[in-house]
Amino acid sequence: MTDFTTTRKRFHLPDGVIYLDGNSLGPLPVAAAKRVSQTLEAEWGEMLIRGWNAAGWMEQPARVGDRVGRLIGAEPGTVVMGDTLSIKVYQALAAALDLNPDRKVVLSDNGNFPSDLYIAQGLLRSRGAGHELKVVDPEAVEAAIDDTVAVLMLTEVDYRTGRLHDMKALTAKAHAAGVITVWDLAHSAGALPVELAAAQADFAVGCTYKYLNGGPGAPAFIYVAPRHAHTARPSLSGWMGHEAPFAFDLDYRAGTGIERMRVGTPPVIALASLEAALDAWDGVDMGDLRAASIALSECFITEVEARCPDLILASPRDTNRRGSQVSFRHPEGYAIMQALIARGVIGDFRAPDILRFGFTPLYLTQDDVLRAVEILAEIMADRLWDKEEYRKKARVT
Ligand SMILES: Cc1ncc(COP(=O)(O)O)c(C=O)c1O
Ligand SMILES: Nc1ccccc1C(=O)C[C@H](N)C(=O)O
Repeated sequence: MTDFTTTRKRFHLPDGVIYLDGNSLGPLPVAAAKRVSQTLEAEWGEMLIRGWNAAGWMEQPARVGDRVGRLIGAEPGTVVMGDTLSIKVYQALAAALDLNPDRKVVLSDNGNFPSDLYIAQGLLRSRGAGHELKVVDPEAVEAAIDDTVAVLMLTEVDYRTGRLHDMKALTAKAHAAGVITVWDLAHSAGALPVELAAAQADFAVGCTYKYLNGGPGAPAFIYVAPRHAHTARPSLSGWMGHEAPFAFDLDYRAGTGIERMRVGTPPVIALASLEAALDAWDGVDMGDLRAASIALSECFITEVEARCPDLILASPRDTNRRGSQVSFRHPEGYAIMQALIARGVIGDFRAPDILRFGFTPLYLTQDDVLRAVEILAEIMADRLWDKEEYRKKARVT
């Protein structure tokens, strides 16, 4: 049984704050600060360029990738770190399209994060005439999978509502129609059990600054199923993905397996922070994590619905259809969130009317949730949000 009182001690949480936004940016793991300063001083400072070998910087993207891989049900040696998620989406989608060269349609849904859709639009434009991004309602995805589709590109958990796609069923349906799948796990990795290998997913990508607590701008990951790893063609064919980067050949030859999805120099300092953050996951059973996440989310929904009748649940009520976040709608959602933040309860707002709350058992307790609802109920009952300063839309995140 995972001991979440121990994991909580691994995080720095500012006094007086109840943090319900770990689904956007995880808090600082205490060990990360030490690890980063060690990387700066003992490694960069003392080793200088020798650090690439002596400190293992060169293997870091694969080493850290394997640790992320355990949390998303990936086979060892199938995940590599680097770049931002938007770039990893590009790489995965381009490689997936190349595996299905006779088809030109990418299917996605309007619950996807816009960056994924923008990346697809840009990529398809460069692929020339006939290529099309087809965007349907999340509920219509299954029926839209047919043999005209080259790639099904979905974010498993909807960033606004927390709605969870059935990865296994949709992947099976896609494969039956000859469609390659790309799954974005930004709101899944570290949020709930993911079984990439068992679902037979083809490609997956995700970020590490949310539930994995790697820090702002922490590097993203990419997964390629072993059956594609030696044939997938890297579209961003940088030297670190070359078979022999230090041979300095003039022609590109893809590296072995997942290594080919590396692009350029790894972000060593950011990876050090992430590596320390991943220590918090050692010994965490993903089934226990899911149970704790559901308990926190259900407690929140029950209490909010009982005490704040003006807030309308925007997330699926069925826990099996939800990730690890809960959203409520209110026309004054922005001002309400500002009032909450002013009282130390940090969640976030997504236009036009969504109040979004993330549940992260590694450092969040039921007492935190009850206290957060207490404060929210006071704000709603006394209309404490109805102030000029809370209505001014100054906050960008
Ligand atoms: C599902 C999803 N995809 C893509 C992104 C963009 O990632 P990045 O800004 O790291 O490229 C985000 C969050 O920012 C996201 O939630
Ligand atoms: N990377 C960021 C940088 C700045 C502000 C927010 C983000 C987010 O990650 C937003 C997130 N993807 C979301 O689901 O809203």
